[in-house]
Amino acid sequence: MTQNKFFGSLLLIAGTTIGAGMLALPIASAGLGFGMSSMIMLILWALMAYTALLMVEIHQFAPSDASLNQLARNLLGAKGQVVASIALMFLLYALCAAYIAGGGEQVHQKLSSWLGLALPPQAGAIFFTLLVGTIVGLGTHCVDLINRMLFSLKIIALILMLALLLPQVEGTHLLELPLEQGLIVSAIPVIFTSFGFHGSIPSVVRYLGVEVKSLRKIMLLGSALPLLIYLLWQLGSQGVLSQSQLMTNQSLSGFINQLASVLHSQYLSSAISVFADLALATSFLGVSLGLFDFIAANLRQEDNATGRSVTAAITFVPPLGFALFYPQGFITALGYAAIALVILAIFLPVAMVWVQRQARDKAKLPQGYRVSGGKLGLVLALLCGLAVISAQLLG
Ligand SMILES: N[C@@H](Cc1ccccc1)C(=O)O
Repeated sequence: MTQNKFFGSLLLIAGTTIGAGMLALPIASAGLGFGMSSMIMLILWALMAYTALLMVEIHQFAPSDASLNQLARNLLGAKGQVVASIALMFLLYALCAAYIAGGGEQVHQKLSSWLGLALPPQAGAIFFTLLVGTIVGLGTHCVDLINRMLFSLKIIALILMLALLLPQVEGTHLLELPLEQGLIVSAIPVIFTSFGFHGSIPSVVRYLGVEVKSLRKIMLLGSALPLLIYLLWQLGSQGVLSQSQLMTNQSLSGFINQLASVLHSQYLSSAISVFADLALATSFLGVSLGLFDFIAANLRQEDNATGRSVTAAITFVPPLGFALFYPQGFITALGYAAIALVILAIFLPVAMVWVQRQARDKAKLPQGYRVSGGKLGLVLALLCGLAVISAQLLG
């Protein structure tokens, strides 16, 4: 394996993780204070890194091109495969709904100010969906090309934004304590979703081959890099705005405008806005392409103009419908995505590892790589997953 492939896989994991969910972090954790929100982020990162390692443990005994569906079928049977498919579809739909709502807000604001017209908020969502829908409809090659370009720009905007934001941090804001305990519960699902990337693990295994040692390193480093960037982003945004200022916003554009208004730099405000647009665009392109391919494969649509149009309609109309009814549904949809993500990234890996370990022990086959923590670790992960789902349903 070359250094290059290792680095590419690392970027693939970190790049999937760092998406539009990052924008939601300061809004969702408003009122918690920097200390408390950092603690929750650390715990949820550890949970996600642990289950990513479980996936490596599962992949080590499968062909390198195994998909999540195939693994679930082999270890859990047809029922496991159905659960995996439904959870994946729900996750992708919920994420698309969030990205259209968030992107719609941003596009609406820009269109209104450029044209000098008072457009309805729904216009932004429709415009954003048509744009991305056309690119995805044209094919993977087109998405790949545009995504690569936007992704590089996103990294530049991210570095610029953090470099300009961090010197403006005021220590006093960072020491604020949680305003209300109840806020912790509602923050958990959105923070959890922002650490999600598990759909990309099979692609990395296919790319690298079953190289357990490198895969372990990639899972740990690839998820730790987003943790570091999220901590810096929270440090910047929570160190510039007070908890009560943050609490007044539940919408993405409201938060970005407020951040811009207290900062004394036009460059910084532009960097934040450009980063937000790019994060929304790259996340939406990646996730909607995944959903498009999933639907095309499952409905056996033909790969011609009619087939692709039908697939595009099934992909984009439901999440657009959500965004039209809830133009400010960015945070809400990310919270619901957490439910499906718990199933995909916690319940399924735990169940598959459980079955695989028992079967190998019974047949006296070599253990291979086993994630430390034993049964206790698996049970703890399961309980954390239940806690995230309960937080979303009760919060
Ligand atoms: N972490 C991604 C969301 C995501 C979850 C699960 C899988 C893929 C992507 C974001 O912040 O936008």
